[in-house]
Amino acid sequence: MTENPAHTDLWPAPLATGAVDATVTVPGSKSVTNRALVLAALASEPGWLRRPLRSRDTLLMAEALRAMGVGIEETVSSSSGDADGPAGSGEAWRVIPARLRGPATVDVGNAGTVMRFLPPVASLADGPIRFDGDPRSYERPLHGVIDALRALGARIDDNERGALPLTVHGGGALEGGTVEIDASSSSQFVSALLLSGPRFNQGVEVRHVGSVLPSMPHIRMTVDMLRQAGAQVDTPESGGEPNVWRVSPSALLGRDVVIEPDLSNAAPFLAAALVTGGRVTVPDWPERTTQPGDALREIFTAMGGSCELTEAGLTFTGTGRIIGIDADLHEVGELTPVIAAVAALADSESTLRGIAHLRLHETDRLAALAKEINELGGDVTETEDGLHIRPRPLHGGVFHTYEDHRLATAAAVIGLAVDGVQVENVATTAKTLPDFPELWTGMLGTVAGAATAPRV
Ligand SMILES: O=C(O)C1=C[C@@H](OP(=O)(O)O)[C@@H](O)[C@H](O)C1
Ligand SMILES: C=C(OP(=O)(O)O)C(=O)O
Repeated sequence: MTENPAHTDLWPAPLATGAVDATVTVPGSKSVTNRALVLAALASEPGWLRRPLRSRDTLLMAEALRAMGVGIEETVSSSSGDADGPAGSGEAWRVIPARLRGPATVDVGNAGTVMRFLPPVASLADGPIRFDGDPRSYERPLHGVIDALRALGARIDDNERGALPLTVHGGGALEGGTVEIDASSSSQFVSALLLSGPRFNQGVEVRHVGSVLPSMPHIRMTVDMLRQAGAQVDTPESGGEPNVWRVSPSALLGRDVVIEPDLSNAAPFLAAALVTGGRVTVPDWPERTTQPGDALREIFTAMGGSCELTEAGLTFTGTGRIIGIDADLHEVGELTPVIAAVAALADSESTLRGIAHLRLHETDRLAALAKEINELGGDVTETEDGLHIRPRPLHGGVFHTYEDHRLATAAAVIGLAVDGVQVENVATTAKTLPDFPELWTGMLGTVAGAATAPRV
């Protein structure tokens, strides 16, 4: 099982000495890749993922599906394609569904998508599937998925915490039906049940009964991708009851899916344009998307930049001025760390609301952001459901990242403007963006007179 080593590696965050002017090709979306893998594994015929994200979270998902019997072949196709291959060039994964079986062991790492999306898949397997992961995965909420699966007919051995590690004793099929859940701690509970829903005997009707529901765009992403795979899904938006989703039992199609760039991982690069008063273009930015990262266009525009979507992609331009914001981020919580970093460099205060559930992400993101920005001289306080950020002149120092990829990219953004920021364990970005340091220095290579903060 994955260890939690003590991380002492320090990465000197490069200081920008001028305005960035760069084009950054951002790798595929974690959320789209992992949904596409699950749907392809549950389909009744082989399918393709093109330009999948290759990162810790997606490799864990692929490995887990393989352990349950699914074939996943990694290929690099030529631009013309071939008889058995997908059209177009680049990396592609061929997914060959098979009868799901145990015994098998799944390492979820600290991937919310793996720990939540796969127990419903395991309930369809023949035999026991054991789930384990990083120490932090034991603390992340999973009860919504476990309780719901039990109510739908699954047999699960867990522990008194209702969390990992656990074993799903798959019986080869699941009855399914109607279930109530409280998904206020994670939208992934809803997505998890919907994704496997077509394969339950009666399909599934998920009724969210909690107070709030975070990350709605991610639920829309689940619904969209299910429909594209041939499933029938009724939603509140399609005339159904509020907070109720229904998936009818059906076969799923094997598809040829092109994975969009990860727009949440575009955040630090767009932030670089804002912070340095420069310009960054992200190619292949989709015209229409369910990804929450699309909201960056509006959020960063409100913070002082402007953007334009053209054939070349999304070009974001900063003016050199950064304005604080008062924003409810409950729909787009995963953008918070980079937005908080930009807010710490602004010329006015910011309040970020609606994100209490971030305390249960890769780390307690509200506590970590407040502590680390304050240790550089900042003035950030935690509120009941977010952060209040008063910009102060910051100084260099070590920015701890708590094995959280988004803490590391947030630190790099601050390091653009503050000399001597050292990012602990920048390699933690491998969760969703293994090439981050290279992409970052590549982007800065186009800054006139780019400097690197000295190693202390
Ligand atoms: O379904 C998904 O792919 C995700 C949903 C969100 O989870 P929460 O609703 O738990 O915040 C998001 O933060 C996470 O990064 C990815
Ligand atoms: C919350 C996140 O990840 P996970 O999929 O592990 O929940 C994230 O990527 O910001």
